[in-house]
Formats: sequence, structure tokens, C-alpha cells
Amino acid sequence: MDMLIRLENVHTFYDGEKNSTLKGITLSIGAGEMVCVMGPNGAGKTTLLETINGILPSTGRVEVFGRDARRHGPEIRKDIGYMLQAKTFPEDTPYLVRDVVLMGRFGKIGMLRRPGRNDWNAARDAARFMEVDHLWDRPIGKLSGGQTQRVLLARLLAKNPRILLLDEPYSNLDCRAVEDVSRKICTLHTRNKLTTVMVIHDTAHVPDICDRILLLKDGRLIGDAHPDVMLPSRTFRDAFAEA
Ligand SMILES: Nc1ncnc2c1ncn2[C@@H]1O[C@H](COP(=O)(O)OP(=O)(O)OP(=O)(O)O)[C@@H](O)[C@H]1O
Repeated sequence: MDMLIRLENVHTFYDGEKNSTLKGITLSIGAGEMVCVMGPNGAGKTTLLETINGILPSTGRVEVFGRDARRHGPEIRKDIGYMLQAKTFPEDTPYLVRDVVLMGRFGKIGMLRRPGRNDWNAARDAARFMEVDHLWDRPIGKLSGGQTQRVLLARLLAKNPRILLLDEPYSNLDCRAVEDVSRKICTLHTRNKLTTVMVIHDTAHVPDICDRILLLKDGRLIGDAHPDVMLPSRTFRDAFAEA
């Protein structure tokens, strides 16, 4: 399998912190894999996504698409769709759904060009796929949590990435919206042959097509296995027990 993401003995540091937040992480993620990252609060899950995205200082080796993620960050990020944790927009945010979806094209458009017809077409196709095209002219701040999440996924899709990094895409959603967004993520992953790394909290949110769960605790990778092996394991249960 072609390894798209490779970390070797990675320590990631936050500015001003003496100790590293990630502590010696080694892992590889192959093309087409769907990987869930789990672990208690503060384990380093978001930090792991940001390290893969090449935006935090780290030691060790971080390779994405076979290139050093810290040296080639901007080029690598053109092919990564990164969705931040629980984004909600204030009601008076001055953007319409179509503006937000089109933002997914900005990396391809560049600073000096205006969006062309193919950019609008890509945005519209993405909105259609995520079933938010009927919301096209609505202000982004006036949507429900599930609709907002689908618009943000449409923005990622408009970018046409090879890797998806999703930080808790299901937080703030009710059960129906979780099911709906989950189905969309899985279809997108499979249809576009993506490699997906997704932070989740709830074991009920592990998709059927998940290949592996990475278990983090205190900045260390303490487990890496198929959900059928990981979820019933003692390691998994103990990770969430109070220290
Ligand atoms: N900007 C920052 N500066 C310093 N420390 C940080 C910063 N961001 C996160 N941390 C610390 O790094 C550790 C890991 O945080 P991270 O957000 O990666 O955890 P997480 O597993 O995603 O947690 P959660 O489940 O609560 O979202 C925590 O101890 C946190 O306090």
C-alpha cells in the first residue's frame, strides 16, 4: 500500500511549552484508509491532525505524500481538506452559503485571479453532492448545525483534496444529523478514493468502513487496531478511566 502519511518518532511542541505535547509518535497511514483518532480530552488528537497538516513545530519525521510536511507545507496543504473542530457562525456573518463553498477553491484560484466558471461549477457540484445547493443563497449564520457541517464538507470537496483531516465532525449534531453527515463523509471517502483521518469522541460514531482506530493518551500512541479489536479491548477502556 502506498503510504500517504508517515510519522516517525514525532514530538510536537506548542510555543512556550517546555515539554512536547505529542511524545514520540510513529505511524503510517496508507492511501484509501479511513482512520479514526480517539482518546480522552487533552490526549493530543487535534495536535496530531495539525502536525500532519504541517502547521506545528515538531521534531522527528513528518512526511505527507512522501514529502517533508514542515518544509513543503503550503504545497502539501493544497491537497489536504482540513475541517476544524465544531465551527459555528454568528447569525450576522456576512457570507452566503455559496461564498463559503467557493472558499474551497481559493487555493486553486490564487490571490490574483477571480473565480472562473469552472470554480463556480466545482463549488456548485460540491454543494449538490452535499445536498446543500437549495441553501445556496442563504446566509451561513442562519443554518442548523447539520446544514452548516454539510456546507463545510462541500467547501472541502470543492477543493478536491486527496486527504481529509476532520476534527470532531459530529460534535453539536443531533442523532439524525450525525447519521446524515456520517453517510456523506463515507460516500465522499469511497467515491473520491480519499484518505481520511477523523477525530471522534463517541464509539457510536465509528463508521462501518473505518479501517483503524488510533488511540492516544497523554500525547502517546497507545493503540492502533481495527475497531473490532480496539473497541472491546481493555487498553481502550482503561484509556478513558480516570488516572
Ligand atoms: N495552543 C496551545 N498552546 C499550548 N498548549 C496547547 C495548545 N493547544 C493545545 N494544548 C495542549 O496540548 C494538549 C493536547 O491538546 P489537544 O487539543 O491536541 O487534545 P485533544 O485530544 O484534541 O483534546 P479534546 O478531546 O479536548 O479536543 C492539551 O494538554 C492542551 O492543553
